[in-house]
Amino acid sequence: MSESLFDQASIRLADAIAHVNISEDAIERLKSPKASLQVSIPVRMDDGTLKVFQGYRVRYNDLRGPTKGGIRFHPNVNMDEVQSLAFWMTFKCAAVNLPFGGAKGGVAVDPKQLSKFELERLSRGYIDAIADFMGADVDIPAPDVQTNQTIMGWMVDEYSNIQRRLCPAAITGKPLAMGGSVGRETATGLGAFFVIETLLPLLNKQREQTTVAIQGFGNVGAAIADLLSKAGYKVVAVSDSKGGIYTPQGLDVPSIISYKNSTRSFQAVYCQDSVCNLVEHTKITNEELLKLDVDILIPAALENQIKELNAHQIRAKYIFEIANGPVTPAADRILEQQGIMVFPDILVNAGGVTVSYFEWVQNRSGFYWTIEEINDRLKQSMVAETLRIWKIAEQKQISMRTAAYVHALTRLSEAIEAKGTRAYYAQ
Ligand SMILES: NC(=O)C1=CN([C@@H]2O[C@H](COP(=O)(O)OP(=O)(O)OC[C@H]3O[C@@H](n4cnc5c(N)ncnc54)[C@H](OP(=O)(O)O)[C@@H]3O)[C@@H](O)[C@H]2O)C=CC1
Ligand SMILES: O=C(O)CCC(=O)C(=O)O
Repeated sequence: MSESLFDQASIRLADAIAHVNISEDAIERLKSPKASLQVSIPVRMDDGTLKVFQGYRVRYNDLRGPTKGGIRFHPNVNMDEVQSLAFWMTFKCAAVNLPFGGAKGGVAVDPKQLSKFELERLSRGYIDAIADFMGADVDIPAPDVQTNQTIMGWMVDEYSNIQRRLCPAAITGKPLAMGGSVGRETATGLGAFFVIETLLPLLNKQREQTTVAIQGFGNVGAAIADLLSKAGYKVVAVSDSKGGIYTPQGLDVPSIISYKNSTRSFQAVYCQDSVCNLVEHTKITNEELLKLDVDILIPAALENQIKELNAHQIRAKYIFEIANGPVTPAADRILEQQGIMVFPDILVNAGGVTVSYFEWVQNRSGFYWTIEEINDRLKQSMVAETLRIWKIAEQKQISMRTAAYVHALTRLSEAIEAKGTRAYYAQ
């Protein structure tokens, strides 16, 4: 039988346990989710027919605070994926010391096939179905793959309607006009940028001599491409779900972003006239992008992109995981043997949930921060936690991934021990 995504996620926990002094009780508590919900969401389509979509929400662990994590709209969403993503959120929030546990949600749907009204009805229907499972002190959703500010706006409005009061802190990643935070849309990319910038000198690299390939050109892929190219890194390849482009001289990232935004077509990163005229480039597939000889490879799309099958073909020196779970445990071992360092998702992409935390704090206090305050606090946190994890990796002579899990596990274990087991047993 093939390994599930959750089996793979659990291997990371097992790897870290060997390096932490943690009780058997705590380990047992972390092996399974607190609660999982599967819902059917009936949606009236524009043509009058009724379609029922499957939705999911998993609250993995709330020992450090209310559970937190995004909502994904994608045809491949299923319980195994959502549970794994909720597991990763638990460790991510602990790794960067947020007072949150981990959760994730999703709907099995291709949102590109829905009209705007259908999408709104589905988004509201999802919240209606999970309303008893969430709340500002219970579980706080946010955007993830193929969801965005607009969708979070519909969702928080629906939740507030159900509760008969305004509940801005129940969902983050909202539009500014509904209590959203400045800086949330770019926070995941900016957080990853701070991680890369912190590590670059430790890796003896300089920006101008550092080539980068990025898989995925959505919210976070486009943001990190923009930040890195503006800072002087050479972004040589980008891609979306249909393929990508490559040029060894470096791509003109702002032009690609503006073309893509204006056409709303992912063809934008292909050889369309306005892009081709700016720089000569080669069309490549996503598989080819992963195998490019670059300094930094950034998977910023979906999980399971680098696996046993293609790991030995990776030529990048460093992999910074912005996507959740893009490298499998089997691939990790091959990459390590090849001397390729992997900087893990639970650290690299934690900027998004960090600014979501800032949004939640602002909603609860009713006092709103400036972009400078948001970005300064984000930087402080990302730099400090990156250096702590680097130190653990050096001291224990372990990979950055295992070090990040050790760091998170230590904090989770403290919370578990502080609370006691509260186990229901007869003696
Ligand atoms: N949004 C956030 O704040 C956070 C996101 N993440 C993670 O980052 C990753 C990307 O999320 P986000 O940018 O928000 O999602 P988006 O939906 O905004 O973008 C996803 C991008 O990935 C592309 N893509 C989809 N499938 C493939 C594929 N098979 N090969 C290559 N590219 C593909 C999409 O292409 P196309 O445009 O053609 O659809 C799109 O460009 C996910 O793993 C997510 O969990 C992590 C932390 C926070
Ligand atoms: O902003 C959030 O709360 C969650 C972001 C998220 O889903 C993630 O980090 O994977």
